[in-house]
Amino acid sequence: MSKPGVTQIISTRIPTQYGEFRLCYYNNTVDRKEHLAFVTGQVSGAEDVLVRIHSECFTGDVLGSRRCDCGEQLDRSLQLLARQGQGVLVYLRQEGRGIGLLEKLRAYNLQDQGYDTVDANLLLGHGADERDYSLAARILEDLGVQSVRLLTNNPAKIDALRREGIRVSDRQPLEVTANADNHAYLQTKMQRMEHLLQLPPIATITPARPIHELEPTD
Ligand SMILES: Nc1nc2c(ncn2[C@@H]2O[C@H](COP(=O)(O)OP(=O)(O)OP(=O)(O)O)[C@@H](O)[C@H]2O)c(=O)[nH]1
Ligand SMILES: [Zn+2]
Repeated sequence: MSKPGVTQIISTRIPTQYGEFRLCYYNNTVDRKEHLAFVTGQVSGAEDVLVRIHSECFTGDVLGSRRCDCGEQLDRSLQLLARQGQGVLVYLRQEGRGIGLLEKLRAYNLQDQGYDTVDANLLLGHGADERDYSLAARILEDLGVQSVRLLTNNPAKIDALRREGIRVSDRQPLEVTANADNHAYLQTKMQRMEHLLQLPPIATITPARPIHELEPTD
């Protein structure tokens, strides 16, 4: 079987609160999804480029859901890349660890019945994690990145990229804030998915107060 291929269709300037990025839109030979690279600084030919491979999470990235750490990780990554003045965020459309939004929402309902994030996926007939990083690797190659410092807490992601021929020179942790809504989710990632996280005990976390209970500011 031939290697999956990607073609950059367009690159456009996107100023953000952290600095200026270029959004690169890719077509590929595997699926019809809009995989993207968000690039700052000069990365072509560069070694040890700070890279975040982010998997789409509509609920976390767009709605700011506190069930997971995705929104915070996305924000923090952009901040770190901009501060570095050089880096790439590859945005892969692998919603719900590859099972899609509809199935992820079903998995959330199972989690509300007491199943953890892994068992919920299995109960729905999916793998615990169905993601594939071959297109991310091809995008990094297309951008001319020579080696990467990967922003992740997930060692499986490093292994997957290395199997795709990407030189990962280092891992940079992406610290997240534990809250009452994501604590069990983060704990499962540590215990069942080998994520490298440090979690405070649940007893030390104060539950968030609903916004309507907060004091008015004026
Ligand atoms: N199936 C499923 N997917 C989820 C759930 N919560 C978040 N996701 C998806 O998980 C993906 C993010 O992956 P994570 O496992 O949180 O983290 P990671 O990308 O492997 O690791 P990091 O690089 O450390 O962030 C996104 O595609 C989310 O949509 C869940 O409960 N069930
Ligand atoms: Zn998420």
